[in-house]
Amino acid sequence: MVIQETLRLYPPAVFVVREALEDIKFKHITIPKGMNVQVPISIVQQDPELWGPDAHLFNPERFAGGILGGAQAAYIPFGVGPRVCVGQHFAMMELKVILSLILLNFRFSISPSYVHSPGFALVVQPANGVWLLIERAN
Ligand code: HEM
Repeated sequence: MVIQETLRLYPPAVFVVREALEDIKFKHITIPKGMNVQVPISIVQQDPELWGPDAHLFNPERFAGGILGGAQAAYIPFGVGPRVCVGQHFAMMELKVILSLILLNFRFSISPSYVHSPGFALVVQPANGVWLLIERAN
């Protein structure tokens, strides 16, 4: 739940990109064949209409019912459809292993010098780094 909520608020990939293979009419918008459509993952995953008024808050409990208990199609950190990330299950396993090892061996907290500033580059990354205070757990 903590990993899912982190991937919701800070999805590493900025966009899911698709090319229109034919002219498409979507509500009042016409998308011509050949146009690239970029779906901004962060924005979809923080839309209060889809996620509720606390959309901007870190609340892992929103995934208590699993991913499908959340806002379903609006949760796309690994993309969606036939070209969804092929590494998603591997990535989730890596994240669980790494997080477990860190939590087993260290206690950590945010340093007073940390400034929260997610930056949009090729991937979403902390613009000022992540400053932590780390102690050995035993
Ligand atoms: C937290 C880690 C990761 C995130 C957030 C992530 C996210 C994404 C996203 C958003 C896409 C585009 C999906 C779409 O267009 O619908 C993608 C595609 C892809 N990812 Fe990942 N990914 C991660 C880790 C990995 C890992 C560990 C691997 C390989 C071991 C991997 C391999 C790929 C490949 C090959 C594609 C292209 C799939 C295709 O076009 O058919 N990813 N990923």
